[in-house]
Amino acid sequence: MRVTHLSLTDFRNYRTAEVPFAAGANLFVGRNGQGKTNLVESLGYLSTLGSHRVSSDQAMIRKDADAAIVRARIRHDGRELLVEVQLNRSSPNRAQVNRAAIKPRELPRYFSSVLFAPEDLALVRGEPGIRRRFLDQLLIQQNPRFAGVIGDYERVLKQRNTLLKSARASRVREDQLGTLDIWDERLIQLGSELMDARLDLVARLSDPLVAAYRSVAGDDHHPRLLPQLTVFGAHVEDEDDSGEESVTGSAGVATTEAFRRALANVRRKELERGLTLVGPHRDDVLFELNGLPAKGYASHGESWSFALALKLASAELLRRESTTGDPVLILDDVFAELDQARRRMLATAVSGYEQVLITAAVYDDVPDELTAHTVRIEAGAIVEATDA
Ligand SMILES: Nc1ncnc2c1ncn2[C@@H]1O[C@H](COP(=O)(O)OP(=O)(O)OP(=O)(O)O)[C@@H](O)[C@H]1O
Repeated sequence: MRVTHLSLTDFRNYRTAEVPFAAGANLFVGRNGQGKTNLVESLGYLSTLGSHRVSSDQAMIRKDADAAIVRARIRHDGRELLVEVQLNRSSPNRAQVNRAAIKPRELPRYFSSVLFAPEDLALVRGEPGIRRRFLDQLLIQQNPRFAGVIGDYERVLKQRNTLLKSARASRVREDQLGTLDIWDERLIQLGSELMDARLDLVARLSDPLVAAYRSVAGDDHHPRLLPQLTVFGAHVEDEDDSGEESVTGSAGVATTEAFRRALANVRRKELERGLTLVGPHRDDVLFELNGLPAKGYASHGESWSFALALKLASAELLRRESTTGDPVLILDDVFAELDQARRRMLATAVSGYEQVLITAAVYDDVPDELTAHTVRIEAGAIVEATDA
C-alpha cells in the first residue's frame, strides 16, 4: 500500500499542510526542528494509534489548538481510501474511513506502516516494557482484535491489584479472598491468550530477523529472540531455584496451566506486596546476538542494527501475512547514523517496498536511489517538492 496524499491540521508545528506523495522513495529534508519527524509521526500514528516519541496524544496537538487532524489518502490493490483520525484535547479521539465513523482502534485494518527511528535503540537497551509494547503493537497491526484483549487484560490486572492492595491494608485472610479466584480466572484466560500470541509472533519473526540483520549489517551474526515468560519462571522456581532455562519458551506446558500454577505459587507474596507478580505484564523477550544478550554486550552499531533489523522483520511479516499488503516503511533520521556502506545496504534492503518515507537533515546522507522525490520542509510548511 502507499499514501498518495496527506493533509494535516494543527498537528504538532503544522497549522495546515497538504503533502503529495510519490510511489517508491519520498525524502523529507530540512534543517533541525522544522517538522520532518512530525510529518512522518502523523502517519505512524495513523497505523498504530501511538507515537514513537511520546506516550500521550496531547503533545501531538498543535500548541493553542483543541484538536489535530491527520487525513491520508491511501492506495491499495487499485482502491483508494480516505483514512482520518482526529485527536481531541478534551474528548475521545475520532476516526473515519471514507467519511464514515469507525472506532479508532480499527484504523490498523486500513493503513499499515512500520517506522524506524533512533528512539528504537531503546528496544535493545531499554526496559522490558518497551519490548512488550513493540510485540503488542505488531500483534495489533496484524489483528486489531488484540487491542481489545490487551485492554481487557490491563483492566482485570488493575482490578486484581486493587483487591490485593485492599486485602493487604485490611489484613484480610487468604481464605476470605473468594473474589480473587474470580479475577484470577479472567486474568488467566486473557493473559494466556496474550502470551500465546506473543510466543507465536516471536517464532514467526525469527527467520525474517536473521535475514534482515544480514541485509543491514552484512555480517554473519546470529540474532535470536528468546521469550522470557514469568509464568514459566515462577512454575519451575519451585522445583529448581536457579530458574535459568525455565523462563524461556513454552517447554510444552500450556500457558494457561503455567499461569494458574504460577499464581498459586506466588499468592502469598502477592498478598504481602499487593501486586500481581506474574503474567504477560511482567514478561520480556531476550534479544541475543551470537549467544550473548544484546543488552549489555552488543556494541552501539550492533544494537542499532538489531533494532533496525527487528523493524524490517516486522515490515516483512506484515507484507507476508496481512491483507493490507506492503506496509509503508518510514525511516526517520536513520541515515545520519550510518556509514556509507551501511547506507547502501539499507537502501537495497528497502528497495522492494511499495513506498518508503525518509527524513534527513542532510540531503547528502541519503543514497541517490532514495532521493527521486524530495520534499523540503521549513517551519512546519512544505516549501518545495521536486521529482528527479
Ligand atoms: N504540539 C506542538 N505544537 C507546536 N509545535 C510543536 C509541537 N510539538 C512539537 N513542535 C515543534 O516541532 C518542532 C520539531 O519538529 P520535528 O521533530 O519534526 O523536527 P525535525 O525537522 O524532525 O528535526 P530534526 O532534524 O532535529 O530531527 C520543534 O520546533 C517543536 O517545538
